[in-house]
Amino acid sequence: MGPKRDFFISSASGRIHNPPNDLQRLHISIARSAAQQKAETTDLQMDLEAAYNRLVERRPVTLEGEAPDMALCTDISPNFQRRLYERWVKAQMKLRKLHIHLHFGPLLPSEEKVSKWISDQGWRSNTPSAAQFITEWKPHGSVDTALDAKQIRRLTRTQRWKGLVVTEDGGKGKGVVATRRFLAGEVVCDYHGQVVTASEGHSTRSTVGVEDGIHMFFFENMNGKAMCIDTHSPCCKCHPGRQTFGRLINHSRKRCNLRPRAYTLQNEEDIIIFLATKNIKENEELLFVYGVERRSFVGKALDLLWV
Ligand SMILES: C[S@@+](CC[C@H](N)C(=O)[O-])C[C@H]1O[C@@H](n2cnc3c(N)ncnc32)[C@H](O)[C@@H]1O
Repeated sequence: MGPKRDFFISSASGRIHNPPNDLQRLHISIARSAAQQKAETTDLQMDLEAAYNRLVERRPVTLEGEAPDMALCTDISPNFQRRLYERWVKAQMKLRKLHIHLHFGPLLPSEEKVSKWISDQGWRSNTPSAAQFITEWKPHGSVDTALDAKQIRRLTRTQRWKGLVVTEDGGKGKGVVATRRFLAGEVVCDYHGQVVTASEGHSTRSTVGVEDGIHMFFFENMNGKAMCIDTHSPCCKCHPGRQTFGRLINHSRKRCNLRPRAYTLQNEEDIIIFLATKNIKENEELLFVYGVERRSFVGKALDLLWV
């Protein structure tokens, strides 16, 4: 009689198969040990999670709190003491970076300002690096939060937008160029001028020449009303002697890097804010699509022959 052969039945089909060979056995045992390992890792993670929860109950993660010492971490879990400490420190670092972000608002601050502000906080350890904060900086929160921010409101009043310069070239007249990098989503500047109704805007436009370019921004505000920002005068009444940036931004469909966004402030004032649609490098010209096809903007009704 030959050697007795094992067989097993596939539970799915009920068909009889040959017993597994050595290679198949090896696969089965690897699969089992992987499953076992996964279960052990999950248990471990649950233990770590529970231990961390106990730690933050005893030492909540706060901006000013001292990091837990090893004695406290060991008391909570001798197995995870280092991981508990590292996790706590990382959570506080995240909180501190968020705090810096909220303090400086929706515009990229300078490294010097961040560095000074950080040192004023008096944090003795686990201190964020200003250089790293600037490198990692990204616009934070929703566009509406950014547009509502005090800093943006102040800049729409003062017109002291940073990181921009007015240039002049023969073909398009004046334009605006970035003197620092802007990140996608960042507020770059506004289109500042006298806010009038669209019909007032059209009647003013019919009285001014177009030789120096058209400086009117027609749009629909958040209440659905047709409005216009009239910037036909090079300087506005509230900033005599100062060229504001928005009215000098040129058009490009292919190279556009900004999009205008109409926003109505709580005091019912309408503003147009330009947001970066991509990362903008230093020395890059700021451009947006004037929107010849869009009823919301100036182009359709006006003959922009150069578009
Ligand atoms: C809102 S202004 C922009 C600033 C203008 N370049 C200036 O010097 O005052 C719009 C005018 O700029 C000019 N312009 C803007 N984009 C242009 C482009 N891509 N090519 C040619 N002219 C352009 C047109 O004369 C247009 O009417």
